[in-house]
Amino acid sequence: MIAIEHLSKRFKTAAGKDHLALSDINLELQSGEFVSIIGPSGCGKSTLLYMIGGFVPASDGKILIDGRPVTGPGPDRGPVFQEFALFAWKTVLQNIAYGLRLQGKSKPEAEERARVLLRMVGLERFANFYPKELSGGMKQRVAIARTLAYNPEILLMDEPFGALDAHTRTHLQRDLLRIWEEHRKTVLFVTHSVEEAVYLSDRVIVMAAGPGRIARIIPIELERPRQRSELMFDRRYQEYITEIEGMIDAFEAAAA
Ligand SMILES: Nc1ncnc2c1ncn2[C@@H]1O[C@H](COP(=O)(O)OP(=O)(O)OP(=O)(O)O)[C@@H](O)[C@H]1O
Repeated sequence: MIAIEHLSKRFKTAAGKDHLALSDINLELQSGEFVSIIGPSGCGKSTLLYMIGGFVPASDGKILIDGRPVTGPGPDRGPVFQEFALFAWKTVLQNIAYGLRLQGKSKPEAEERARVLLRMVGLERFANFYPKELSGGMKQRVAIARTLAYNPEILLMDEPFGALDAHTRTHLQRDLLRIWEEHRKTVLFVTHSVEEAVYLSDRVIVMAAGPGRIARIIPIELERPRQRSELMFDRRYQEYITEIEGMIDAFEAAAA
């Protein structure tokens, strides 16, 4: 569904020099796959996600979605980025309905769909709340619901749970898996947490820096549905974590 071929990205630094942020990225994602990207800071994880989103142009190579080159953002790709910029002056329901109204849905239609999404993320009681009345985890749920509302095929998630406390994070991971299992979106998920990547993913992409590149792709062959509490006692789960942590440490040491 997503094919990335010989993709690279150069930025100009403040000093006017060329900085190769991503070098020769090649990757294929199947429809409905859950893939995480992990790697040291600065290896280009966010840049890769923004490029797939169509927000950042490629320097070389191409990204194809169902065979069509990405030339800009589109409704087939739903971004869920860290800074969950909700409209402060709109209620939760209005925040979710907003994009649907822009797409030409009538107000009752948009609100009905927004209510379905609110139920999906467990926030139906908060429809009339304003963002400032919500916790960080609740805001992130609204951000996810807002993106799901227009039904993109692909979810691009850049450390969506990075700012949350451990307890809320565990809840959101579980909810995201439940939603993914029901709707089978293709998910590309950037994280700094190896445990999170292994728990959620079909494959984990380990990137290295200097220049940013794909170092390893690791299929996670743990049965689904997965229960975090059971995985804790699963030897293979622990082995995946140890293996990936070891790789990241080695890449960081090599880059230092
Ligand atoms: N707009 C930009 N202009 C110049 N350089 C940039 C720009 N965006 C990213 N970079 C550089 O590209 C490299 C990759 O950045 P990116 O944010 O994609 O890394 P990352 O792996 O997501 O990092 P982190 O884990 O810290 O979020 C970094 O060296 C960064 O400084």
